[in-house]
Amino acid sequence: MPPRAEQAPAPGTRLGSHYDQCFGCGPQHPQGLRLDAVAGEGLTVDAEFTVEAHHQGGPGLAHGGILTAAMDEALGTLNWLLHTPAVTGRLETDFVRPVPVDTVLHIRARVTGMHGRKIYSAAEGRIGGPDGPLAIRAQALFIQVKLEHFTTHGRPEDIKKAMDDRDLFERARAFEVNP
Ligand SMILES: CCCCCCCC(=O)SCCNC(=O)CCNC(=O)[C@H](O)C(C)(C)COP(=O)(O)OP(=O)(O)OC[C@H]1O[C@@H](n2cnc3c(N)ncnc32)[C@H](O)[C@@H]1OP(=O)(O)O
Repeated sequence: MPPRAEQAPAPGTRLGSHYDQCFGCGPQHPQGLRLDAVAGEGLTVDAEFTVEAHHQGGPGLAHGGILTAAMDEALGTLNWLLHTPAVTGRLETDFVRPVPVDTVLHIRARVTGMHGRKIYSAAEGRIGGPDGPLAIRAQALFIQVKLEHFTTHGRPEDIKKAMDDRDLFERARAFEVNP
């Protein structure tokens, strides 16, 4: 197990959005998930995602891919506890029970191990409360990358816009760990 980074936000700290256009957590994204995550004890994060009508797959039910995206985002916030940029290399999900529209999915994510650049993590999503019935389980492998991963591969105008926006640095966690 890796240590909790010295610079990691203290337990109870609301992590906020790292990028306002992020589909997972960005407040400016019109159809995004607006995931709200809070640093937990050790290498854990608690997050909430409210399923809205535009997240439907079947009538009145969350789309499985949307739920997977919420798990991906929650697992990604663990990067702040390790204080290292990392991207999803592999993500496996088990859908245990359907999640209706208007439901809050309570996600608890944790780091389970590290080997070289590989960060292993897992998460559970529950409905009806943080200790409610299990709806989705996920296991992930994140791979540590350098910040150049983003600046090399991202669409240039978006990278430039993000890097030129000093305000983004101040109000968001952009480039503190992951852009
Ligand atoms: C809060 C922050 C927001 C985060 C939330 C959202 C997170 C995301 O969705 S990120 C976006 C989706 N992910 C991506 O776009 C990543 C795309 N993939 C890549 O860029 C590359 O494949 C990348 C960086 C993951 C790995 O490439 P590279 O740096 O060349 O690593 P590479 O040397 O091949 O592999 C490193 C190790 O990881 C292992 N590995 C890499 N990919 C995988 C995989 N898919 N499955 C299993 N093992 C893998 C390799 O076997 C190797 O292991 P070892 O060190 O034991 O030999």
